[in-house]
Amino acid sequence: MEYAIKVEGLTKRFGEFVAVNDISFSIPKGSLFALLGPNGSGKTTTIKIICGVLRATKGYVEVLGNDVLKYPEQVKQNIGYVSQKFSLYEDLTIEENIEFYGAIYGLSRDEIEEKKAKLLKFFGFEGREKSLVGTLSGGMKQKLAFACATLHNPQILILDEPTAGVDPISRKEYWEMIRVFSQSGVTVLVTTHYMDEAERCDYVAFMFNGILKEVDTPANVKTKYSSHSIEDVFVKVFSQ
Ligand SMILES: Nc1ncnc2c1ncn2[C@@H]1O[C@H](COP(=O)(O)OP(=O)(O)OP(=O)(O)O)[C@@H](O)[C@H]1O
Repeated sequence: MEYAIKVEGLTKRFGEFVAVNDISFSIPKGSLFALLGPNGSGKTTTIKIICGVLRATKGYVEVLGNDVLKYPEQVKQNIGYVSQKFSLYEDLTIEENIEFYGAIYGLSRDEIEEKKAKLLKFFGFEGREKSLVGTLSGGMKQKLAFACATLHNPQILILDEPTAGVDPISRKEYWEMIRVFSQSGVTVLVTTHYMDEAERCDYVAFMFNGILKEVDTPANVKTKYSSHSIEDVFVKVFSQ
């Protein structure tokens, strides 16, 4: 099996505190992988190290065959990362935000125009191009952040709690978009506290206090914990 992301013996300490404690897992190319766990379990820290924006204390991370420590720029070019604090410019319009991020990713004027037209259509922003981002709903902002993170055609998408605080309809639409990217061969790593979302993924990983407790397909973890839902597995894993 080919892997998009390999994490081996990853540890991250902040002073004496161990946020990520010797974790290992691999994400097959083209799969949809959910990283689950209570607040503070180390998910965002792990993601930041994979994206090359935070340095590990110990361990090895490989993204599409590149060691993150040695080749951070190649890694960043291949990842679309929507962090919990993805910065959209509230006093710019939807299309100005897309143009801004297109320029940041080094796209030419023509490439930006072509990509912008596609993204506005795909993410349902047609007719709203000139709306100021500050006037958008939370769900629309999340979609725009998603759109901006795909401008450079990354092979990997990393979405950190993309649907937190978003209404059920926008959440459903957001997941339909994730599906489209996933089905086109993009590898997706997502964190979420919504267990129905985890249920849709190819793999689920459970993290607690910096330790990786389980990684498997939803079907296999449900069998292992004699559960009918990932929500039930979650409760069992974290009450052990
Ligand atoms: N820069 C930092 N300095 C010190 N401690 C940190 C730092 N960043 C994260 N931590 C701590 O590391 C732990 C893991 O945090 P992290 O953000 O990775 O958790 P998480 O699983 O993503 O949580 P959430 O679901 O709330 O986003 C937390 O206890 C957090 O306070």
